[in-house]
Amino acid sequence: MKTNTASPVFRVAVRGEAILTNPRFNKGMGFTTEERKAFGLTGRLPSRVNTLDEQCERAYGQLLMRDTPIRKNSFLQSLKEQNWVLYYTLLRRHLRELTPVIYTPTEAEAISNYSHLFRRSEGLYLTFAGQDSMEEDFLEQTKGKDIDLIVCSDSEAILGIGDQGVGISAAKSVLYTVIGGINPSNTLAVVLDVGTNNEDLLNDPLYVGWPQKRVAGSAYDEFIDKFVQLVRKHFPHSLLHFEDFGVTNASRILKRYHDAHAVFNDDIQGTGAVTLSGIMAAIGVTKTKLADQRYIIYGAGSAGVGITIQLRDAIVQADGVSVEEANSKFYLVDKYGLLKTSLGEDKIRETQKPFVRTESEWEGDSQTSLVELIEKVKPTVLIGCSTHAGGFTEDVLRTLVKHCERPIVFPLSNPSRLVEVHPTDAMKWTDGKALIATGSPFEPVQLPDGSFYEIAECNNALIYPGLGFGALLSKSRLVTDSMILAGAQKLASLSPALHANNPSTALLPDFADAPEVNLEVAIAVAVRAAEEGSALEEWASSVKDDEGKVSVDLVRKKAEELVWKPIYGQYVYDLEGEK
Ligand SMILES: NC(=O)C1=CN([C@@H]2O[C@H](COP(=O)(O)OP(=O)(O)OC[C@H]3O[C@@H](n4cnc5c(N)ncnc54)[C@H](O)[C@@H]3O)[C@@H](O)[C@H]2O)C=CC1
Ligand SMILES: CC(=O)C(=O)O
Ligand SMILES: [Mg+2]
Repeated sequence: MKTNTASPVFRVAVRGEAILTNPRFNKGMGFTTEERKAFGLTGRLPSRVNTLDEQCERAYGQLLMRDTPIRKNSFLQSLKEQNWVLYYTLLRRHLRELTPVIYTPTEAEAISNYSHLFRRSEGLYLTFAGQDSMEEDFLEQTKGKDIDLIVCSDSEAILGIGDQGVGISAAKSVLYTVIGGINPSNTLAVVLDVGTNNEDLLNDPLYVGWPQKRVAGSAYDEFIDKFVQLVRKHFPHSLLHFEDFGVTNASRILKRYHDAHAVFNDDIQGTGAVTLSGIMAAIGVTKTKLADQRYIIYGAGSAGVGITIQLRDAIVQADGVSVEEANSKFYLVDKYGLLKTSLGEDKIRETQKPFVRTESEWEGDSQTSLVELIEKVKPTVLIGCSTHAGGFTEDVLRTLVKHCERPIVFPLSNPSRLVEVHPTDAMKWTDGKALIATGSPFEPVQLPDGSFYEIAECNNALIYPGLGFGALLSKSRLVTDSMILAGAQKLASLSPALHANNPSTALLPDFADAPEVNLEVAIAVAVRAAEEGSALEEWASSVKDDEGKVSVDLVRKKAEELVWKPIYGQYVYDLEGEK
């Protein structure tokens, strides 16, 4: 990664039409008179020179002319294709307002209409049918680039909307830049197109992906492995981020490469980390311990099991209980109901096994409903990642609050329309007692006393950019569980609810503060990496003080130097420069 100084000079080898159509270098009306001369642009632009502020004002005005979120999303997509500095500056200045436009919930709509909204390709598309030329295609796209971060998806389980064939990697990659401070030139979004089982897409003549049924089994594994090995061969120090893979593949792939390369599965590990932070904040409010809770996880897929494992490990670490005892605090519910031994092997996934309840505990019970389960277990925490919109009914919430003074309720399914319970209803049905966080953004909820309760957005995007930046900063060869835990603990420590003297404050920081928060997360991750030996040795030595201890100040300094900021700088035309 290249660092930025306050007013950098860039040597650029692209000129004329080519620089105007290259979003990395294009400044549009921001090119100075001298630059216009040097780069052959004088006649290609109207005469005025605009500042970045003026360009932002114009772009924001144009954005506001779009009257629906999806039109705004399309506008921003175009802007990204034109001018990165302007695009990222605009996002940064209106982060709270625009995150829901470029991410959940609007991005779900954009992805489900990907083929119809498609205007221009971005990133790398690797298709199962074209795998013979995979290395060639990969090198063609990455030639001369210094790739630090690769975000890939096979699009089987996009947000809560299922198999979409193609999509998501680019949106997740953008957040690494706008929130995590990773230089977009050093990132690569990859679509791993192995087909789709979505009949609507297969029957759509405009579908842009490979119009075949999804490849599965060993052919699928070999395709993924071919890709991962290419990444390892050509970018051995990169971070490889997996997003929205199907539930049976996600954990298998993570396990396969976890100890070989810096890999990260966002739905499993990112969601686990942000949810742990949210729960730590909530128990800070209720003044209890992680080990004191009884947890119902509704929807035991990638996110549900990822959350469970992260919470379980934190209980073991923080409260000193055994793994078995910590496991026993979790009740996982999936589409067949509570996970218990009588369900039979075929209905229980490998990852769910440690949390399956024994038959003796449930003797005589046929499959219990969620309400019956709550009656019996008296949980203090109810987490939803089921994609079952409205799964937390009035009955569910009223039963929950009967047995718990301040129930912790996290309906995390995305996009907004799939939320297990709308926060307004959750508050109404718990008489204003619930501590709530959701997966997509929601407006504050008015409480019976007239005050407003801020709904925290418990979305992995609040933490993965910082986790990734911390791993890259420390040049770690692996992303370890303890690095992730350090990031989650840092995020929890920044919870507004723990600092404000106001019980109605959100459990997690606002997305408007996500860049600052993620910088702190990144520092915590890099410090842990240096302490535990995951960081590159040379880098770890460079952040140690005279006594050989890792210095947070030195790590902070390095982090601040590395953060990419959307600024134009001055361009000098140079044939040997960047292109
Ligand atoms: N807030 C956040 O940061 C995140 C939220 N999510 C959301 O969580 C949801 C699930 O995502 P993944 O875990 O990746 O998908 P997944 O497909 O791996 O898991 C979903 C699980 O829910 C189960 N399920 C389906 N219907 C159910 C029902 N009626 N009752 C109980 N369980 C049911 C499925 O069998 C599956 O095991 C999605 O809506 C996704 O957007 C996922 C990742 C991060
Ligand atoms: C947030 C996210 O990763 C998901 O909903 O899949
Ligand atoms: Mg996801």
